[in-house]
Amino acid sequence: MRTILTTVSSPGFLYLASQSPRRRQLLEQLGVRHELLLPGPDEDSEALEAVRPGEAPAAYVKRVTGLKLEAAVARLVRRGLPPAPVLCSDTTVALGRAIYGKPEDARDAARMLSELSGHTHRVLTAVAVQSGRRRFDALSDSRVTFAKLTPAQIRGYIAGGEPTGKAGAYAVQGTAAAFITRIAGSYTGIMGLPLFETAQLLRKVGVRWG
Ligand SMILES: Cc1cn([C@H]2C[C@H](O)[C@@H](COP(=O)(O)OP(=O)(O)OP(=O)(O)O)O2)c(=O)[nH]c1=O
Repeated sequence: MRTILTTVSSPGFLYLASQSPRRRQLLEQLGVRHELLLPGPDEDSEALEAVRPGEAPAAYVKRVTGLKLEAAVARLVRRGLPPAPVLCSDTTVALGRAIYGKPEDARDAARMLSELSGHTHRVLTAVAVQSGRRRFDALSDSRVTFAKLTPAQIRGYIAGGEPTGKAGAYAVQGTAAAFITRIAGSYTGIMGLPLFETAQLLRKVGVRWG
């Protein structure tokens, strides 16, 4: 607790309420010091991500990010941790109004990749930060174009394990780069934490870094 106490008092500290290794990596890329604020065994964080029938992708990703943030702030209070800004994010892939979250299994990943194959889809990442009663959020909306994928390519990609834990069953930062013909928007937003928008939010709540 002493370590946290000394760090939270400095303005360059926040809680990252995410179990995504990519989000941690991206926050470290900015040089922002943080502690993880992860759900306990009593919290069903996956339940927050249920899609409402007919919900538009942008509305979905903003709503889920808000739910994640509310749960994280309650967690902070419940655990009696020293106050500091809390950052959450959610990434979803959309083709038209179809929403692609993290694949359930290899079959689900194959379905997603075959549907995304040869098309341009959106990657939407919402990010939100709360400090005391102040809350700010932002949305990153990018487009990613896949080359046409053969069933063998899809099988090979899935066998490599990359789709696990990734919205849309792919990782722009991984070997999927070999079949991404074009991106428009935010590379870091596609990966899971749009760093331009995140930096803007952190400045709004007085978090400084570097
Ligand atoms: C599209 C894409 C997603 N992703 C990842 C980022 C996220 O970790 C994941 C989207 O799932 P999310 O539900 O947004 O996040 P998460 O469950 O991994 O973590 P948490 O909810 O605790 O914050 O997909 C990539 O790593 N690369 C990509 O190219």
